[in-house]
Amino acid sequence: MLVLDNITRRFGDRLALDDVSLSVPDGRMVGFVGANGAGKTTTMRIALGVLAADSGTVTFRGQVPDLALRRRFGYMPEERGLYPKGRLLEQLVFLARLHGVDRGVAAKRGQDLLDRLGLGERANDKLESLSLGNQQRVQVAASLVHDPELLVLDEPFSGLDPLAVDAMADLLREKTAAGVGVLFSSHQLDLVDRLCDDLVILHAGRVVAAGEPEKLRRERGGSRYELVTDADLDWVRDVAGVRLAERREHGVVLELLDTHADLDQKILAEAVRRGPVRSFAPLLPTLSELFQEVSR
Ligand SMILES: Nc1ncnc2c1ncn2[C@@H]1O[C@H](COP(=O)(O)OP(=O)(O)OP(=O)(O)O)[C@@H](O)[C@H]1O
Repeated sequence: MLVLDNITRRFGDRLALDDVSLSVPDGRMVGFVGANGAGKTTTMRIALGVLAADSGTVTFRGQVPDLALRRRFGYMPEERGLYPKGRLLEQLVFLARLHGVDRGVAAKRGQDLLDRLGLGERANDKLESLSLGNQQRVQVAASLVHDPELLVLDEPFSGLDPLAVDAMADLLREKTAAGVGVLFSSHQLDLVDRLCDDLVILHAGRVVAAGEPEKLRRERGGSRYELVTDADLDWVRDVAGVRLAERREHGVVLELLDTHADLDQKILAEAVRRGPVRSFAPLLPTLSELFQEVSR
């Protein structure tokens, strides 16, 4: 597990990270979201030891990472790292060799990764001759070629088409299944929602929500219910402690201002008394709604 504890970092007067704590357990995919400038890249750089924190600690499996340990991490930096004029496979082999991988193994792994990402036939082409999305695939391959035990990926999905997203997601899922922890940042909230096991939301340098997305939704969304019925619903306006948030074609969205005392059960009973109820369930916020709520 990678653990960041109480990390603080300033750039001049600007407090970029304010007491950030988060963890990336082995085998878990952790989505890292936050508005532009929230501090995601800074956090990732500190996690990788590319940038120093002003205070706080980083540990991986209980150890403060030294150079040898960091070589077992895979990092896809925001500024990307490959040479535009370098050939795909050569660069992958070079990077794997830097991490101490034997040449034969490096060549095989590099070719396998390119094959997986649909670029096997372009192994000897220069990076700059590829489309931006394909270059992005190679950048991800570069972070994987030394078979790392932890992956930190700064926006690995940006600019990828849906098929490439799926190929990349499958690859990362294989890694987590093999016990690798993955921390990835993204602005594509639907994608994060689909892929991550855990979520960390950063806002202005602070962690404002963290945990399993479903759990975070439940914690924050307990007071809205959707009631679907063909029966008349005018009566809901008169129920104390309830606000009519929205009328829908076959029902209403209600906000329970008073969440104790079985108010939901009382509403359900009354609705059933007036006609058949097709559904009555808490309405959980989408990740996008959750994000907006905690990022104010
Ligand atoms: N080297 C630096 N010098 C000065 N300020 C910096 C530096 N790096 C980051 N910052 C500032 O720290 C804050 C956090 O930036 P960071 O790049 O970590 O955000 P981010 O969440 O990755 O944003 P984005 O989604 O736009 O990539 C910003 O206000 C940024 O301007």
